[in-house]
Amino acid sequence: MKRRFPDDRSNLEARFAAQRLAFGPMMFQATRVLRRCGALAFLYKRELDGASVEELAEAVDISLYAARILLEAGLAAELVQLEGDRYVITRVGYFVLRDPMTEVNMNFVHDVCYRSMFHFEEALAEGKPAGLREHGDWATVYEGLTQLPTHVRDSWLAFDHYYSDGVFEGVLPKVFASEPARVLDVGGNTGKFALACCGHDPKVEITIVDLPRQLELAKANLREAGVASRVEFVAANMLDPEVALPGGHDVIWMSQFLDCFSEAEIVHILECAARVMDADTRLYILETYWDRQDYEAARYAVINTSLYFTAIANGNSKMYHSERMQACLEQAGLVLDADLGTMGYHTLFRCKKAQG
Ligand SMILES: C[S@@+](CC[C@H](N)C(=O)[O-])C[C@H]1O[C@@H](n2cnc3c(N)ncnc32)[C@H](O)[C@@H]1O
Repeated sequence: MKRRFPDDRSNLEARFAAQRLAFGPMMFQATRVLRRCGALAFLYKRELDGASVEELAEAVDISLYAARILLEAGLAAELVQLEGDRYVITRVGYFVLRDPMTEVNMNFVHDVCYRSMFHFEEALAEGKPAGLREHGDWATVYEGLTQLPTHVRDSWLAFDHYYSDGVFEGVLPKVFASEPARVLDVGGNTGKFALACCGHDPKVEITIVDLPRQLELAKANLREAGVASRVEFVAANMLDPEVALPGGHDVIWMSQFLDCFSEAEIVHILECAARVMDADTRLYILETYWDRQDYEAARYAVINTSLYFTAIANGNSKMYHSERMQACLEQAGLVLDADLGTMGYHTLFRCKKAQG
């Protein structure tokens, strides 16, 4: 009997798709170098006229051999097309050259993930970020963030911020609709959200909770912005079984934070939040759920981010399906008060304490 599959590709198409995966890391490096050496930028300038191998080699100052290797790899990767003897940049090539999401993702994959992914299988088997040893001797990437070489940290931060930067502006009116006097930002990172809150509301006071080293970075940034007097800094490891969050806040904010943890750890952190919440406190959770993406490219990026969590970040966390987060909320004695919808890559949940 003929074997049946849910997709409707032909065998030829499926075999080609499989080869793209088999050679994926090689194509990645060739693509990166094509961008980095200026070849894509040069071809973009030439528009439909394109360039011969010789012209490109001269323009970006590489050998003829290197130009041939790169351009032929570009053909295979569909970054360029061959028109007669001239190579012309394609729309995909243009996106590799100019699309900010692609740039952020490529730099992150190269600087943070590439070598570490060699240890992916071990990480899955052990539930530990086995690939992190390529960067340093830490239990999780968060402990090492401030010690990463500058270019690696820059790529990490650019990746982290790319997916959250634009969204703060859109969520602030929703979070501030109830006019909170005090906001607790758990996992406040470099203090970006705290800074946005201070700009949005001239009176609001913020408390940032994060790991001690990370907090130093936030402190420096907020001092520089002149708002440090409105911000309290609390160093805490949220994985410590005895940890307690500071009380007295109207709003608790967790943005791209819970995806740093396993489901059991998420429940523990949410229970900590529940302990300092009363009936009026609202917990806002901003996350990139893989089931809540509008575009295939976004879903692809979000799912790939999970692999980074496995191999490098901490070995046990991921980008979740939104229903898994709701299950964690319920286990922690919280309920979804309002699903405030999806903005870009992010979904905003407003949560409250369960009654009774
Ligand atoms: C992915 S960043 C999110 C930053 C920020 N909230 C945003 O939306 O861009 C995760 C933050 O959680 C912090 N973090 C990770 N593990 C932690 C832990 N065990 N206790 C406290 N903070 C932790 C990290 O230091 C980092 O600042």
